[in-house]
Amino acid sequence: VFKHKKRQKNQQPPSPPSFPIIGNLHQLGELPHQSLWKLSKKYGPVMHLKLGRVPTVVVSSPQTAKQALKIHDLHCCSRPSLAGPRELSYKYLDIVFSPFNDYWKELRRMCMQELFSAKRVHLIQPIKEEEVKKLINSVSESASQKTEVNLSKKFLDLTVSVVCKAAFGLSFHGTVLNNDGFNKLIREAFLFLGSFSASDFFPNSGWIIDWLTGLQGRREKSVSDLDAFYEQMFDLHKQENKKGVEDFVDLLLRLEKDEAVLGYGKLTRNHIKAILMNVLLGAINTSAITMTWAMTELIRNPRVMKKVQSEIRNQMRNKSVITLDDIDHLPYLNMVIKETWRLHPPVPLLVPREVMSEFEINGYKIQPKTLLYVNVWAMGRDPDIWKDAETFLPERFVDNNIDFKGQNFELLPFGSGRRICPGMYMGTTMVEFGLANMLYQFDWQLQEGMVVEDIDMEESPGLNTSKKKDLLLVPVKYLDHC
Ligand code: HEM
Repeated sequence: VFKHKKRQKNQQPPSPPSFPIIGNLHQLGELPHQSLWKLSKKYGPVMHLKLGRVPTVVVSSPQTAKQALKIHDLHCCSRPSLAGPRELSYKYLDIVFSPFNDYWKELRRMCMQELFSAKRVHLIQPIKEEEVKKLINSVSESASQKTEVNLSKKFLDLTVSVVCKAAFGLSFHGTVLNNDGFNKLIREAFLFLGSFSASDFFPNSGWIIDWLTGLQGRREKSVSDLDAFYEQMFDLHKQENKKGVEDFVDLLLRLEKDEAVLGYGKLTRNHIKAILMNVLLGAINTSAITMTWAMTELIRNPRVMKKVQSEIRNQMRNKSVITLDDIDHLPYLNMVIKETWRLHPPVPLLVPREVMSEFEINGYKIQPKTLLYVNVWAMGRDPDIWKDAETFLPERFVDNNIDFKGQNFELLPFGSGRRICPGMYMGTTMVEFGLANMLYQFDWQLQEGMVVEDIDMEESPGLNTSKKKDLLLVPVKYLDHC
């Protein structure tokens, strides 16, 4: 028995059968988190795969996620070198894709202090209020005409406007780029962050495939378009005699003048561009996706919709403006958001990590240079963890302290450990504020002739799990009939 145990300890985790050269790449499918979930049911919560030439481990249970992200965090908190991120981050000058090193520690510390702090979230609250007011006005128009609203698009426009005003001090209506041009720029960049590039999995020869398929050319264009955009933003900041709240570009340009800001080096324009990329790509989609899935689940569950609206309306007592303070008194809304993140975590496999030194999970040895994915999407749907796992039931959070802040490993929408999302507070307040206003101001109905069963729940492929088909709902103004 001892001999058997010892042999097991030295084993690598179980693996699905693979092909020569491509390994298990063919098993990822269009939605890798879903394919990997199915494989984990057969091969267990620690699986070993070969993605091309790259050894990969996928963990899919709270207990194995805790071992990776908490107990052995220091062994596996680096990032792999991937082609799309490398170019978009000016060779890893950003926070998301930088390997674990002193530079990353300094940059993250500086950004936590200056960019992602609670103080900054409060400073940008007036921007959120102004943009939400515009959203309410535009939805009110549709309500008076009894026409449907594309909520997927409205939520995206809202987060784009808030993030752009906070980051650049302007929205794009009538300026360098219109909203559509800007959205296209972001969409392309996202595609390259999420796309599987041959050079990532076949380090010696993959670049030829990327070049032949045109991926390399498109990636270069996306990088140079974004670069030109940042340059335009810097020029605008030089020209304008701006008043009001300091935006992120003002702040970073101010820090650029401070020799000692990074401890051992000066912040350059490329550093600033890489940080802006993180803000744009980290903040916009994640919050919009959450609000869209929350409204989708609420329209499918009228009891929950009614209950959360009553909570908000009782708290507001006909006051017109929801404040951040009101949000703190909406526990059921908070549960609705947790339940949305359980079923629809916006980053389903977290951002991939790279193992730096050998460690063990469940007695299996994980080797340096292994790519590590944590399937938080699978954990949210595991019937061994959640009763009636497929049912949207915010009440499951009433009698427990499960939160999403990285300490409860069954619910990890923001990850955990050293790499946990630093924009958690900013993202959460955006989602709470946007949803609370839409639920306070309007009742919501399906389009004429539609029933709940007609609502499409498919996800679209990519780094984020957005809803594939846009959510179209008909608003009815609430305050008109009270
Ligand atoms: C609903 C909103 C959001 C969600 C669900 C989300 C989710 C995540 C996840 C899952 C990670 C990877 C964690 C890991 O590797 O373990 C991450 C990292 C990151 N996020 Fe967010 N995020 C959100 C909002 C934001 C916002 C608003 C910002 C910035 C303004 C932001 C900036 C970042 C950055 C810089 C990282 C990289 C951290 C590092 O590698 O050290 N995120 N986020």
